[in-house]
Amino acid sequence: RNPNEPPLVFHWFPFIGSTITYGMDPPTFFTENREKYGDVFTFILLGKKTTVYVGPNGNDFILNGKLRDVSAEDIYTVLTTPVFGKDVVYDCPNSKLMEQKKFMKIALTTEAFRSYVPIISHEVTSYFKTNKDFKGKSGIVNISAKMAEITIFTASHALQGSDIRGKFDESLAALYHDLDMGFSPINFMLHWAPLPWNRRRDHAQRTVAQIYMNTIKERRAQGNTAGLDMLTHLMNSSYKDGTKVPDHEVAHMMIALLMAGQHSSSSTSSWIMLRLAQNPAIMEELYQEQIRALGSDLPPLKYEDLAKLPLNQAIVKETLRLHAPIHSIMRAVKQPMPVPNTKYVIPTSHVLLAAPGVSASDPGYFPNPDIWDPHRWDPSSPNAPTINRSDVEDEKIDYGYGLVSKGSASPYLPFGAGRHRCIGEHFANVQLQTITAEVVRLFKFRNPDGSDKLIGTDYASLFSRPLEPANIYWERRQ
Ligand code: HEM
Ligand SMILES: N#Cc1ccc(COc2ccc(/C=C/c3ccc(C(F)(F)[C@](O)(Cn4cnnn4)c4ccc(F)cc4F)nc3)cc2)cc1
Repeated sequence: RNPNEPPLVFHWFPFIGSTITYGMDPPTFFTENREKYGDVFTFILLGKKTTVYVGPNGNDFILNGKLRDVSAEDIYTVLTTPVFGKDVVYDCPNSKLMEQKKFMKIALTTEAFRSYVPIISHEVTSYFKTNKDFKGKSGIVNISAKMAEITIFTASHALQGSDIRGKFDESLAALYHDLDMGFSPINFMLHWAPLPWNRRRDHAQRTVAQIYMNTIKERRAQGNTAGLDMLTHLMNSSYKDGTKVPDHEVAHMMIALLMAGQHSSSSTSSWIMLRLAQNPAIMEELYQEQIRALGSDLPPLKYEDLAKLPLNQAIVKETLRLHAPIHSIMRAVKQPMPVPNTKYVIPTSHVLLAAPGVSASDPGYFPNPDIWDPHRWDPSSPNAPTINRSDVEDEKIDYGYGLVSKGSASPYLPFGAGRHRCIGEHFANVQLQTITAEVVRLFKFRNPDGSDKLIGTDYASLFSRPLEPANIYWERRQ
């Protein structure tokens, strides 16, 4: 064994290596191998040497890696470019991605969120009034399928604009599904394969991009009177070298944002609903919290109300702690990388894998880590996270789209850290908190068998999500 490389996880077959044990349950795979080999170890993922480095030091090493050392686009582009389209996100130099993130972030303002809350509320309440699976006083429903619809309606209407939302009722929904089929980890490896779903993906990408470009032309013809949505902002943005963002890049960024928001939010909102069904008492507390904070007549939700509902906010935070949709963050190694305080030098033949979720379940930081306890985020809670690693204050750096935390002080990074950190965190929180608050007003949930069981996780897709069908019993509040 090469003493300058991390220990290699034992495996029986070349190429397959540890792919199956990792792919079936990544968090267990990380925790078990961390006990055997420590924070840094290498495993074979479909023939590729993949070096995992967990814990805050690992998150720092990988997520704050220098541009000359690590590359996200080298790994992700085969997966994302056929789905999003060319010249955006991972199909361009990182400096261009940083500008694109600046454009996206500028549109995600508090003022925009103020207008989004009533839009999201209305989409949720009208969904539950009209959807065929919510007729009558009570019933059982596969909540994942429902949350996927609610998130696409809320995100497309708020983030993308009401004209795009309107298109989701007819053409876009089916096209979105074909686009989505291309968004699978199999395509990490088989992106080149003329698989049937890859042809449908390519047709859908071209068609959806065209729908966005037609919408851009319509809006220009109307003299750009549209609201505060992302499309308007991107259409009127220019790169720092003075060139206007071409229409096809605007369309492709919109697809990227749609895919990002949809998968992460539909997975997280499904987990929220399943956790509320598992913990009906918490759902009652949320209802009482709203009555106490907003009055028993429960007036229409406003953006400012969200800050008055700390338990409602903690629901999203605690759900993301145990159910982060992105369990593995990957980077290509561009030049040999010495691992500080070890004799390891990671060669360019390896792929780096950061798993921030490992420290989010570490009893050293979160007492009783496997218990879903939103109250642990109350300042006085006995289960409060011992995060205040005051030895490392929360350093921030600006990569061209505003100050972001290096995250080296935090064991809780569901939105990543450093150069590639998420720019959708605040939108996601507004969307998820508003959906949760509205659902709490309408229903009481519990497990169909009244137990406190929780369904397992499906790690086979790109974003971890509940196994299906994930049924819950719902009952309308009178
Ligand atoms: C619960 C919701 C979400 C979670 C947990 C989440 C998580 C993440 C994570 C972990 C990353 C870092 C990826 C990496 O380092 O390779 C990321 C990046 C990103 N996310 Fe999100 N995200 C969420 C919602 C959103 C939404 C709603 C949007 C858009 C409106 C969005 C857009 C992006 C973008 C543009 C990046 C930057 C990628 C890069 O710089 O390479 N995300 N997100
Ligand atoms: N046998 C077997 C077998 C083997 C292995 C496995 C499982 O192995 C793995 C390994 C790695 C991964 C990585 C997830 C991953 C990475 C990048 C992206 C992304 F780029 F797409 C995203 O970050 C997504 N995003 C950001 N914010 N919200 N969404 C994004 C960025 C910007 C953007 F504009 C739009 C975006 F949407 N998405 C997901 C998932 C599964 C299963 C089975």
